[in-house]
Amino acid sequence: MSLQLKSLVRKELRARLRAMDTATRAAESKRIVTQVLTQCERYKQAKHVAMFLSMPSEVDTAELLADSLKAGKTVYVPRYEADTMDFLRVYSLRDIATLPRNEMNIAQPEYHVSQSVLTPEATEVEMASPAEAAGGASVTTTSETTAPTTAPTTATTAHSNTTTTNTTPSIKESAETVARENPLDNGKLDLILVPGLGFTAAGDRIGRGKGYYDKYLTRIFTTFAANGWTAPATIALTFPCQIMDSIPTDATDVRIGHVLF
Ligand SMILES: Nc1nc2c(c(=O)[nH]1)N(C=O)[C@@H](CNc1ccc(C(=O)N[C@@H](CCC(=O)O)C(=O)O)cc1)CN2
Ligand SMILES: Nc1ncnc2c1ncn2[C@@H]1O[C@H](COP(=O)(O)OP(=O)(O)OP(=O)(O)O)[C@@H](O)[C@H]1O
Repeated sequence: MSLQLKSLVRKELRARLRAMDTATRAAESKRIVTQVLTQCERYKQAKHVAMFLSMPSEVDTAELLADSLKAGKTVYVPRYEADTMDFLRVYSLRDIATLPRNEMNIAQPEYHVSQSVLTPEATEVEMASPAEAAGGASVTTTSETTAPTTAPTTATTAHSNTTTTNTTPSIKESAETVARENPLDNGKLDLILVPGLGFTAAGDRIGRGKGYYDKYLTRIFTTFAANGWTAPATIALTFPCQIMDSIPTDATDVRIGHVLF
């Protein structure tokens, strides 16, 4: 029942997104991102932020990626495959710009990364826009991030690379690689910026129908609670046309803390 209703709602929301012209999308994106940068205390105070590499139909996160890295925040971006999603640390705009793309042209980090990505030179040179890496519009950026002070030398837990079954990451653990940090292992996550197809102002959310975010948020909250770590805040970034009066939800849908539009 709810399944059919959800697919109708997704169809309507996709149509609304398609109806937005490029200029409006860019202007709205800019307005929403400026709100985050200037008015959102949770963002400003966050030291460890998970965010998505935006697709063209989403609020463009390029400037947020650049701002966070420049400010020295730890930034994680999603990697999904089969039925699971993880967030893995990215170390610089260059790192982001050189991420491999999956079959849907979405840039995604591997669980392991070449040591060279963490060297000071690799994090300081002038870099391509993260929006280009994500397939979205380009934004001009200047300087970036710092290398992690304590990069792990091995994959430390089961979260790091054993949760999926179908794809073998092409970069594997070796003397030349390190595991990208994973907040499920280190408990360092203050804020998750969440994409979606539609939201209510109260935080109900509908996504693209794979349950990736619902499952990930559930995993995060469960794991953080079990370890006594403080749960991250969740903020959705969305265009006004994606806001609905109500959204069909079920027991596994996770409500988002704040919806910014
Ligand atoms: N920017 C961004 N990154 C993100 C998400 C997102 O919503 N936004 N995701 C949020 O979840 C994950 C990817 N979500 C996906 C959700 C659905 C399908 C999907 O429907 N795949 C179809 C093929 C559809 C097509 O070709 O158009 C399939 O597998 O059958 C793929 C990815 C992780 N990364
Ligand atoms: N926490 C969970 N544990 C197990 N299965 C889940 C969980 N959350 C969602 N699912 C399953 O995933 C599928 C898709 O869920 P739903 O339609 O809510 O996705 P969505 O919110 O649109 O997608 P997404 O979160 O990827 O953006 C459903 O079959 C749902 O039962």
